[in-house]
Amino acid sequence: MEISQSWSKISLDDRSPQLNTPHSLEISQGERGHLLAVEMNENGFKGEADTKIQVRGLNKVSDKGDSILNNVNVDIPRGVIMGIIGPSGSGKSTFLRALNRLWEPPKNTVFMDGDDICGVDVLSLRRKVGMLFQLPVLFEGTVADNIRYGPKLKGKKLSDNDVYKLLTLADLDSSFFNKSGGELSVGQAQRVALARTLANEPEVLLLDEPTSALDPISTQNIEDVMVKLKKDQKITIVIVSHSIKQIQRIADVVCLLVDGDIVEIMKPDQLSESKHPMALRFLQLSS
Ligand SMILES: Nc1ncnc2c1ncn2[C@@H]1O[C@H](COP(=O)(O)OP(=O)(O)OP(=O)(O)O)[C@@H](O)[C@H]1O
Repeated sequence: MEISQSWSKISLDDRSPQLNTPHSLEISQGERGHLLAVEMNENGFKGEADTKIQVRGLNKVSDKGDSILNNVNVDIPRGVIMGIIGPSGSGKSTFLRALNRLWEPPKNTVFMDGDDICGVDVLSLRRKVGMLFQLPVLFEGTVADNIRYGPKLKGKKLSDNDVYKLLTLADLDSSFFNKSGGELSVGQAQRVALARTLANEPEVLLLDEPTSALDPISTQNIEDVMVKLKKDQKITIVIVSHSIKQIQRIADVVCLLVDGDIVEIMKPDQLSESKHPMALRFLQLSS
């Protein structure tokens, strides 16, 4: 396997160990036209980031024949937060949902750790690739029942201590253990939904506007948890957000989707340098 170094090739064996922890990300066009996130360490050494999810030639056409996703090619690096932004209707949710087969992508278009996700049992895929939506939906029963749900399906009973640990991971204290969904604010319910997802020990989290229904403090809680999960658990996170500011606060790399096309992938602090006219218009309208 080869990675690029200043666009010449070096072998993976030459990789500095520090490269496993990206210090910064750069974006480049790969040989087959796909966009690559490239790591750079403090010595300026470049290499293609370790990829968690590869998307190759992903198309989606509506029942009426309209193109929703148009030959999407992107590498999602392992252990980073990738933000997906774009105008309403540009295909962000559709893209996100393909990654855990909430719709069935064509074979050989979405790969996780190099394997076609269509060849993986769909329930085990969804355990590895958890998803949170704009509005959390909790099951009947207590918060603890909700958190225990996923492992129970696999025949594993989480101890009280396991549940407390998951509550802590989602920034909830132990007083929530026996509460029912109806007693929670939307922000608290979103964190319970997160704890329930984390109980499945996911490797990837897909977040579809997870804070758009939340107040600023709940939003900050969720953002803090995301950054902590990336740092401590090395979880790869893909977040769709309408908030450019949110993406700039938490994402390592941002992907701009316009009319089903990925038109830019860049570091969030480079967004204002985008050359794409639609991108600039979108950015102006969003700020
Ligand atoms: N199952 C479907 N059948 C037909 N059209 C669909 C389907 N799912 C999505 N679409 C259409 O595809 C386009 C992209 O939708 P999608 O929800 O992915 O966009 P989005 O960028 O997430 O939008 P928003 O920011 O408003 O949530 C829209 O025009 C939508 O109407």
